[in-house]
Amino acid sequence: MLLRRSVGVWWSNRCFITSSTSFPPPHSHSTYNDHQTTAAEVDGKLIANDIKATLASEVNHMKKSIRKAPGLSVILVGKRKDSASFVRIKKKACEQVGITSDVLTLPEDCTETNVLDVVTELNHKESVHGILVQLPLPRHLSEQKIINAVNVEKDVDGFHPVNIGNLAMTGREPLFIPCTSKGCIEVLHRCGVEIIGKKVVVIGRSNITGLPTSLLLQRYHATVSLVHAFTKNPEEITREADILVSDVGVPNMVRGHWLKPGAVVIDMGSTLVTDNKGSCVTGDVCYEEAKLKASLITPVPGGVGPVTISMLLYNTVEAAKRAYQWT
Ligand SMILES: Nc1nc(=O)c2c([nH]1)NC[C@@H]1CN(c3ccc(C(=O)N[C@@H](CCC(=O)O)C(=O)O)cc3)C=[N+]21
Repeated sequence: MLLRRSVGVWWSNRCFITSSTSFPPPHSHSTYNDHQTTAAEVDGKLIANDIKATLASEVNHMKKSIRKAPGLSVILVGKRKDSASFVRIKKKACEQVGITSDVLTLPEDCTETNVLDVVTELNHKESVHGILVQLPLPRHLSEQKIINAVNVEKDVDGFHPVNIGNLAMTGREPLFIPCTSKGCIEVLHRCGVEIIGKKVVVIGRSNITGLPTSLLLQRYHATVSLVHAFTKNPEEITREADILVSDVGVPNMVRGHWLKPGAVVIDMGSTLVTDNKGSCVTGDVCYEEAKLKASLITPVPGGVGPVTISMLLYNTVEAAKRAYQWT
């Protein structure tokens, strides 16, 4: 049990939450949250390990019963350091659960036809159940054309317009839900956070995170507001949020005074910051300030990121199960 102190809020004291702070917080500050404590921290690695263990046993079972393994192919174009690092993480995670993975690397200056040819080849390959085109792509390539070319049944990122469209529409089921959005819901569920009827503010409206996350939260009956670069006084809106989700890629943008006391904060930002001491991944939320205001918070690294990766593995296993009609 990693929860050392129960703070008696409306998320339950499940073991995916840790809290290392003393009570009251050591640095006296006027921005105490309404429980006069600091926020509990979500242990995303623990959640991810739990999901990976379940998937590993499922994959093992699949191999034994039909002698097939799920397969994921990642297309990486160019040499972006952050993309290369994310792809390495994905490959390692596949190995951990027994998913066969390969990374197809194309040079920065390749043509759109080069990428489309690789996608077409993978669309037809029986052993590949999931295709992931690492984003962002170099500017000369049309992300739209390339994503459209991915077979909807292999679109484990859930970025194909048919999958996003079905996610947006009531009564329809997408084949895949984008991994970060699914990771956000998974964290909320596992920490016992109620979503129905809650005011949720999502900061950022990217096709890969903010937009699908806002759609998915609506499916769970949250009242969702989207805040973006043109929103006037965003902090006035975010201060109303029971649950705040951020994915903009601007380190420390969300300050303590942007939060309602006791809010749940899901930081989906992931920016690689390099200084003379090396590189580190940083979220969108000013953690030191937010932890004095929130009741529950996901850190970066170690929060939603690892859960996102495990959702990619989940989608890949689902794709293989569907392809082989194996349950
Ligand atoms: N086609 C495509 N699909 C994606 O899913 C996709 C993408 N493109 N482009 C970029 C974003 C970003 N993203 C992350 C996934 C995991 C972590 C993650 O595991 N982060 C670790 C730390 C990583 C580290 O230490 O380098 C953590 O937060 O603990 C971060 C970011 C997926 N994305």
